[in-house]
Amino acid sequence: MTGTAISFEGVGKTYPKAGGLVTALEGVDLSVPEGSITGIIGRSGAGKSTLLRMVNGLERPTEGRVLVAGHDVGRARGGALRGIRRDVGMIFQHFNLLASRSVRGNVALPLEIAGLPRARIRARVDELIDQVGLTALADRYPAELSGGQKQRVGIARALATGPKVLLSDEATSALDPETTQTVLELLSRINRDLGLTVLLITHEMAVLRDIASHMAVIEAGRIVESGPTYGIFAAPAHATTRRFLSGVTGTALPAFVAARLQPDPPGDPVIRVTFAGAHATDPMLARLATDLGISANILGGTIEEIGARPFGNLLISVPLDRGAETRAFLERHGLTTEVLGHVR
Ligand SMILES: Nc1ncnc2c1ncn2[C@@H]1O[C@H](COP(=O)(O)OP(=O)(O)OP(=O)(O)O)[C@@H](O)[C@H]1O
Repeated sequence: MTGTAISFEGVGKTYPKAGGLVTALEGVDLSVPEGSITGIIGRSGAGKSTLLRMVNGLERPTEGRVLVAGHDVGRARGGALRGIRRDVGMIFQHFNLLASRSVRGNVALPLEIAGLPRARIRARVDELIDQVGLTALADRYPAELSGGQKQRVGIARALATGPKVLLSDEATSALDPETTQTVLELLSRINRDLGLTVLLITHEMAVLRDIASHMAVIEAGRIVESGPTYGIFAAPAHATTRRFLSGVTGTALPAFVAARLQPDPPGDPVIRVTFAGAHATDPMLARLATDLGISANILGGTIEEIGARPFGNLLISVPLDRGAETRAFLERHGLTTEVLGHVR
């Protein structure tokens, strides 16, 4: 990664509403590194679509500016705006394919609009369809395709003009988990092979875990946390990020523990231990037992991979009088700990 593909600088957006204004975005500063897969996560209405649509000029900021490869999108008009749009492809949750056109016809559309000669369109379309693995289905119509196949057509169409940036608006939200994986793998491959920057919006942390090198969390129109995905998963700073994470990283307490959790002693402390970086695979619980003679109860946990690096979360409880010692020992060995409460 060498530079910045997209930057949002003090971006604000208000929409007129009966009797006033609704603020969709406020003070957004965010850099999307060139060649990254950057994901923006937020709840419904947080402002994700508004932010994404500013990158190809479908929305204009009411404050600040959005730069794509150094060009101010909000100020671009006519030919300059068309140029930016050729550099920015987009895929959609509901695919947005033309039902009356075959796979080939859908992929050809942006090239026809760009005025390419017929023979060149034909060759380019074949190449794109091959790239997304749909050669055998090139003459089918959208109604004859599965959701995953439709999204592949959407991806081929978005790549037609050779963009530098691909925007993804909840591209896997309408797909089942297995199909989601195959589409995410395709996006990763395109990012790698073509060096394309991908900016995606999602409400699922699992999507970020699986493919995003960088991420940002948006809430009520503001970015509350951003940075490399691994670092945020390992040490989320904002409560909203933690809430999103609890569903995917085994940080959610099992119901039987949550129901008994008290904020204060006398119960035993429930400790969340996060294993990341160099220490992710260290056998620390075994060492806790052998070195300090403390046996921890395991209440839950997961170990997974984020950006090909191991990452784990373990929920344990230890006797009340050994809590501080346990945390100090684990932290000394490079793990992060947090007391979630106490259980009897
Ligand atoms: N064209 C518009 N006119 C008026 N208000 C709008 C418009 N588009 C979005 N908004 C408002 O701006 C806020 C942010 O909406 P936005 O669609 O960007 O959020 P989102 O995070 O993408 O949500 P979702 O996941 O539901 O699509 C919301 O309060 C929404 O109602």
